[in-house]
Amino acid sequence: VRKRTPSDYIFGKVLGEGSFSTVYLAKDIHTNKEYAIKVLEKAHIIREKKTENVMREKEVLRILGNSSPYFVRLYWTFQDPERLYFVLSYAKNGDVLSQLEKQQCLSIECARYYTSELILGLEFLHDRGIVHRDLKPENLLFQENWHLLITDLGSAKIMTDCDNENDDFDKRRRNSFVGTAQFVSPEMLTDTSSSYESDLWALGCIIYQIVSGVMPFRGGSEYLVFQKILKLLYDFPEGFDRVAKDLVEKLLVIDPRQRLGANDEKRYTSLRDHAFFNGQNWDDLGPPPAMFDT
Ligand SMILES: NC(=O)Nc1ccc2c(c1)=C(Cc1cc(-c3cccc(C(=O)NCCN4CCCCC4)c3)c[nH]1)C(=O)N=2
Repeated sequence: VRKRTPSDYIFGKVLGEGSFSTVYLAKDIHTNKEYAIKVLEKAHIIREKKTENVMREKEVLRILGNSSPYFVRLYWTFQDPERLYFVLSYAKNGDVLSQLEKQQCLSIECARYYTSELILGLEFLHDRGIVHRDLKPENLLFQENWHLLITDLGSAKIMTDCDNENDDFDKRRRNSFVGTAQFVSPEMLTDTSSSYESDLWALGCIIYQIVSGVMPFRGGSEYLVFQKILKLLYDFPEGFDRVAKDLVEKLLVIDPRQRLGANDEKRYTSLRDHAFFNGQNWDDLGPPPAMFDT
C-alpha cells in the first residue's frame, strides 16, 4: 500500500490541542472517511525531549491494534520534513469533559455505564502490561454510537519485569512528572513510581467528577492540588450518591496496594463486585443509556 501523505486528506477543525500535538478532524479524499489526525512538530518534540513518549505512544497503539473496542485505533502514520502524523479514530461526540461542561454531571445510570466501559478498557490495557498514566475526562471520548473510547497513550508506560521491583535512583531520575495535576496519584508525586494502581486512583477521581461535575482535588495552583492529594484532602458534595461514594473512597487510597482492585487475582473482580455495579451484566453492558432527556 502506498504510504499516505497529508495531501490524501482534507484537514478540518481542530478537535483538541495538547502541549506537543494538535488533533484535527480530517477526511480521506479517496474514501470520504473521517479520521482524527494527531500532528506533532518534530522540532518541538526534540527540543522538549519527548521523542521517547512519541515512540511509546506509537508502540502502545500498535500493541492495542484494533483488538479492543475501548481504545482509539491507529490506522496509519506518516511524516513530512517538519511534522509527524498519526491517523486515529474519530469520535464524533467529543470528550467527556466537554459533556460535563455542557450538562454539569452525568446521570447515575450514565456514570455507572461509562465507569463500566472504562473498567473493561483498563482490564484490557493492564492485562497487556500497559499503564495509561493520564486518564481524565478529556481523554475519554464518545463515539457516534455513544460508546466510550479511551485516547492519548502519550504518557503510557509498558511495564517490564524490572518495573515491578523497588524504585532505584536511575528510575527516579528518569521518571519526570507524568500526567495531569488533578488526577495524578500520590505515589507518582512522592517517589515518581507509577503502576497499574495509578490508573485506579485516576478512576476514582473520574467517577467523583462524572457524578458530581467537579474534581475531588482542586486548588489555585498545581502545588496546592498536590498538597491536597498527598494529604487526601477532599470531601463529597451534599447529595453525592452514597454507593458511588463508597466506591470512590475505596479507590482514593494513599497506599496503592490498598486500592480496590490492586490485589485482584483476575482484574478487576473486586471492582465488578462493588454494589455500584449491582445488576450489571459485564459480558454485555447493553446500549449506552440516553445522554439527554429526549
Ligand atoms: N491527545 C489525543 O490523542 N487526542 C485525541 C486522539 C484521537 C481523537 C481525539 C483526540 C478526538 C477528539 C474529539 C473532539 C471532538 C469534538 C470537538 C469539539 C466539538 C465536537 C462536537 O460538538 N461534536 C458534535 C457532536 N455533539 C457532541 C455533544 C452533544 C451534541 C453533539 C466534537 C470530537 N472528537 C477524536 O475524535 N479522536
